Amino acid sequence: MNNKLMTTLSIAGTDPTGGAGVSVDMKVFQSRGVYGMGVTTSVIAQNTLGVQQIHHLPLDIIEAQLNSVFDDITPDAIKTGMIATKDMMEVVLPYIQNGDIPYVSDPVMIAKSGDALIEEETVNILVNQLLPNATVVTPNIPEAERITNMKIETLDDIKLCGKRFIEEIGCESVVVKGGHLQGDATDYLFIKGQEMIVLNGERFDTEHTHGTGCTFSSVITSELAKGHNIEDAVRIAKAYIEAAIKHTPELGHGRGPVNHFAYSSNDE
Ligand SMILES: Nc1ncnc2c1ncn2[C@@H]1O[C@H](COP(=O)(O)OP(=O)(O)OP(=O)(O)O)[C@@H](O)[C@H]1O
Ligand SMILES: Cc1ncc(COP(=O)(O)O)c(N)n1
Repeated sequence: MNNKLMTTLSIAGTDPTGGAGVSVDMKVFQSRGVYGMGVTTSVIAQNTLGVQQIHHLPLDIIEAQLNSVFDDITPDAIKTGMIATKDMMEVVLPYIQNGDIPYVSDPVMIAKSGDALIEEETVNILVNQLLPNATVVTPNIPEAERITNMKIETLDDIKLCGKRFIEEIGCESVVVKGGHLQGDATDYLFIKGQEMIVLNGERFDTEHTHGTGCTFSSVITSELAKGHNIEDAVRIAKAYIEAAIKHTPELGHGRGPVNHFAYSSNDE
């Protein structure tokens, strides 16, 4: 790849303990050798034990942050995480509608602690407005079920769900993450016009998976910014998250974060 420093932007909520949201995205961007930028949507008092308080930032300061970035340093790839309200999604929409910039959507809905992170009414605008612009969408099983309005229990369900993301919603690709299923941690990648790609992964018997979704989607964003194609970007993300979960730093008194030093292959 080339030597130019590529830039990435995360639009997401915060976690003062650094396990999820904008701060973890910055750690991932740094570890993947891209220049990370972050726009905060909501400030959240949370830790490995759960969510204590949520404060949604006013729309004008979210928009002002977006303008600060886009007026100055155009990102080479963008990701969105927690965007809690319909109005916030409307503010973000024009910035991800630039078809030339790869856009990764991590459709964050409920934290692993069980706390709701977005309002119910956002799902329609997420599905009808944001997701059709997505280069990659990274739902876990409950998110995929909610977005495609179906129950996912079998491999056939996963295939139908993938088809809905691509053909009905209009995403370029989707990774249905199997972290919430039983057995191996297998993810399923669907790219428009291609057969399903199965990404096998070992499941580690650990509770320390806070921020796995944020981490996974940020690696994909970094690799797309560097010019990798979707399949390669997702494969690198899978290897990264596997190492990060395998070597969790065992921090906190609850569901701890993963290890962003663990994946050492920097040569892609
Ligand atoms: N215990 C585990 N062992 C190995 N891999 C795992 C485990 N749990 C999740 N993964 C992997 O981590 C990645 C993220 O999946 P997961 O289903 O945890 O996302 P998520 O629920 O959206 O995360 P978050 O709630 O942090 O946003 C996927 O590649 C998944 O297969
Ligand atoms: C700001 C923010 N974004 C995403 C998550 C989901 O991560 P998890 O489900 O691992 O708690 C979170 N807790 N906080």
